[in-house]
Amino acid sequence: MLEIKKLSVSFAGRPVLQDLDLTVAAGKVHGIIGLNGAGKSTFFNVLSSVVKPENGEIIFNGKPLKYTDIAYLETTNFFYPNLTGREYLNIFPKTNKDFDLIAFEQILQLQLDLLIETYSTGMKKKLALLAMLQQNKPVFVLDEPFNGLDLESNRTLEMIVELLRQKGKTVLISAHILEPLLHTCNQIHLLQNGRFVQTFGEAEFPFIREKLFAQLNQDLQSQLKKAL
Ligand SMILES: Nc1ncnc2c1ncn2[C@@H]1O[C@H](COP(=O)(O)OP(=O)(O)OP(=O)(O)O)[C@@H](O)[C@H]1O
Repeated sequence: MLEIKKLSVSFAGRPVLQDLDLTVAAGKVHGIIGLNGAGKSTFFNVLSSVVKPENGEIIFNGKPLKYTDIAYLETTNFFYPNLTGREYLNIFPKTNKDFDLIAFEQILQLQLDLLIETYSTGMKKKLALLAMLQQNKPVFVLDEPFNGLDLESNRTLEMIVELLRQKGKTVLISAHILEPLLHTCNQIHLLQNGRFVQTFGEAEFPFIREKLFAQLNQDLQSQLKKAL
């Protein structure tokens, strides 16, 4: 069980997360959705100890969550200049004994001996993903992992997430498009006004679009009609 209790974060006095609570099952895949600026990355940054919250606690399987429990794929990764993909991977511990880099080089079509500065956005994303997968962690946090990936890599990532779940990992993923979340998640949680306001289980996935957009569609259509 991953329990997040009364989590609050502000930037320059402006609250972003406010007394946020979320309890989710370990060993499952959880989608996090919310509008731009809702606080998804901030929430992930707190889980990964990149941002310190003003208040709150995070308990994983009965103990405070440690940053070493988490493998974190950030929205935008930092890469040192003049490194090849392989040199970048060597920075990270290889604690996942099952991880087969040669197989992944082929699967993801990644040329690890080229300088990272020659990589496309999607190639950089794949490289950061490999750095994460080579580590044996109980919790995987993926912030917009599908951004920048081609259709085939999107499908590959969906399959990777499913395999992580089968290995008993707890996975949290954010995305701006629902489709990949519907394929990978056991639950989807909606972040709004600094809190989680709604959770959708798999049985509700076929209706999630209608539920999320019912009000928005009406408001937006009338606004757009006036504006265009
Ligand atoms: N380091 C920071 N300093 C100041 N404000 C910040 C900082 N990080 C985030 N914010 C603000 O916190 C709010 C939430 O940002 P966050 O990036 O967490 O949202 P998000 O839901 O991930 O957005 P998006 O969907 O656009 O990626 C935004 O208003 C953002 O401007």
